[in-house]
Amino acid sequence: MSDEEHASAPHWSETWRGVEGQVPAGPAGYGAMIDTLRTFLDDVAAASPDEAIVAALTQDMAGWSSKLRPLAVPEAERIFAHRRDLPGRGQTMSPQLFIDEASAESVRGHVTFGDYYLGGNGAVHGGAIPLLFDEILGRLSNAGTQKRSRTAFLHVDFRSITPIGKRLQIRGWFEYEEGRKRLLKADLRDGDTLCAEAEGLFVELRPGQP
Ligand SMILES: CCCCCCCCCC(=O)SCCNC(=O)CCNC(=O)[C@H](O)C(C)(C)COP(=O)(O)OP(=O)(O)OC[C@H]1O[C@@H](n2cnc3c(N)ncnc32)[C@H](O)[C@@H]1OP(=O)(O)O
Repeated sequence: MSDEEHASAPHWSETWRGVEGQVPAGPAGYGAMIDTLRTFLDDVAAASPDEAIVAALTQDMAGWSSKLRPLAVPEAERIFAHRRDLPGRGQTMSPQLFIDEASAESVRGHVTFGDYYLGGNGAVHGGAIPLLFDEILGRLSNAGTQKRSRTAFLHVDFRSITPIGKRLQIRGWFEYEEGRKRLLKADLRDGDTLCAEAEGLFVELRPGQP
């Protein structure tokens, strides 16, 4: 970034918390609803319900879908995944990421994968971990700059199993920038144990690129 671009760019913290007026406020309680949905998904994954519970739950869920479907809005007006002021951005696709410290160059946070993310034998599913890395590095790549980037590649090394239900530490940082290319790295640890690490190339979008 040039000095001029630096000067006009929003402060990095706004990338994590959201710029006032750019984050959809949404109705009161939206974050609590998403937290409840996360807990619900963990409970669904962990439970072995009987036939009556399955039937009742199916009916209840179908009822809520019927209420929500007529309320669908275009992407730009959606609240889901747009609440950057909330840990987890008000979405349930990737685990809830809590940011403990962040700058324009690096970020540190913590995360707990619930039962919903179980792969097998107490380990997180191998597809959920790149999702988390893409989330943290994608946001860091765009921190402090108005020029959006997209992931060109994301290489993940699984070094040891990532446990379900434990608070884990995650870090991300810039390695270098070269023209439109930004190379970033991240790691995920359970205390002293390295669970996984990632290297991602993010390419700054040209005007008109989706
Ligand atoms: C509040 C919101 C928070 C969101 C958080 C989550 C963030 C999630 C971010 C994402 O996941 S984005 C979704 C997943 N990614 C995509 O869908 C991207 C799909 N691919 C593309 O759109 C284009 O391929 C891309 C913009 C990445 C690059 O295409 P371009 O045509 O703009 O780039 P170009 O081909 O000109 O390459 C530019 C440079 O990058 C290099 N490059 C591009 N792709 C590469 C690759 N895959 N591997 C290595 N190098 C690559 C390329 O060689 C070249 O290097 P040099 O300048 O040195 O010649």
